[in-house]
Amino acid sequence: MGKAKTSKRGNTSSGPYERPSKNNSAANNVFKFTKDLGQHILRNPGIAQAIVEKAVLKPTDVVLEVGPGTGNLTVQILNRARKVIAVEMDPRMAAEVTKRVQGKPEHKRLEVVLGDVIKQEPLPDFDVCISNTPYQISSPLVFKLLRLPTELHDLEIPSTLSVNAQFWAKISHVLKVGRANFRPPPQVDSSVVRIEPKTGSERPNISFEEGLLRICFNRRNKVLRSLFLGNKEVLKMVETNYRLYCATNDIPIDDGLVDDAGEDEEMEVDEDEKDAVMDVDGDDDLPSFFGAAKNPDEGTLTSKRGSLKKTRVAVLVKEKVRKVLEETELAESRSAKLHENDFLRLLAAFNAEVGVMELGETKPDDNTLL
Ligand SMILES: C[S@@+](CC[C@H](N)C(=O)[O-])C[C@H]1O[C@@H](n2cnc3c(N)ncnc32)[C@H](O)[C@@H]1O
Repeated sequence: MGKAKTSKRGNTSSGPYERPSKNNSAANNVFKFTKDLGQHILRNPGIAQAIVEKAVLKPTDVVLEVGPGTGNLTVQILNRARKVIAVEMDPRMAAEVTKRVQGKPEHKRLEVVLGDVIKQEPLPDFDVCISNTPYQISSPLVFKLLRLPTELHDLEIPSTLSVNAQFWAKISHVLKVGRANFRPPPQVDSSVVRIEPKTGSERPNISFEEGLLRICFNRRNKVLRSLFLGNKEVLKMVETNYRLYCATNDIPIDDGLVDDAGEDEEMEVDEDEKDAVMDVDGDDDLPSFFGAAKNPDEGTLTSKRGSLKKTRVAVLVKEKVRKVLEETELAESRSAKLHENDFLRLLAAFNAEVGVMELGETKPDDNTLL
């Protein structure tokens, strides 16, 4: 990947690392941005230009732009592509981007679709997708796009996502964009990445909606033993899946309560596992693992006066999880260091032991996955 040019001190031309201009666009100052919609406007025209240049568009390309906002990327794309279809959820932004090209020849080549891109079924036909994607929809958007047979998607997304997406796509880092280039500035810097869907035999024949990776990357620097065995929520969800698996496959289940004598959770949990238990408390960002519905009434791990009571199924499930981690020899590995083949092995082992894959189906409009 070629290195982007840096602008020299005092040079007023718009290079990619030019300091953001305060009066870059009147449109950027007209209304209050909505945090819930991830409205962080790219205010540096040099960066907008660099992103679009890196997409190496053909003059014949139809570009899908997700969340055009006030149109800072849109106008650059229109300079290089045949047509832009921009899907925008905020009517104020849709009006703003439309206004930006009004009375200009590009007007005819811009189609603004008002609505939630995740709910657009089907998506309009396009060659390339370019998006300064709000964090809230980056996962569902990427996986929605990866279901399509399109050749190339260019997306700006948080870089952690690329770890999940790399199962189904080749991901390359294009550009780092510091938070100061956005208005209002987000809490973290961003990365522009190119996502090219894998095709044919390169593409693994597994569902990408199951939540295994999300468990692993909930705490990417923790060992898997801690993430799976030290996290009651995870165990509970694996158990829910296992129960569903048994029910749908006519496997009898022994639900008797047992004292966990000889299996004192706190004694058994090591430092990593304890950390994970503490991490989980009050964490409302828990993934919907394996696509299973969370049902608090279904909990089988109960704590009374410090002593734990479990059902036999809960104990069995914990043993199964332990077996998976031991057999794959991944118990002491950290997600951040694993290769994608390791995740596939882990997935296969879980599938064989607790039947998660059959139960990994999810609703198409579920935004919370991965
Ligand atoms: C980070 S801003 C990017 C704006 C512009 N592209 C830029 O780079 O300056 C994200 C935009 O996506 C829009 N948006 C948020 N959620 C959306 C959704 N589900 N579907 C379509 N647009 C959405 C927001 O209203 C906002 O305009």
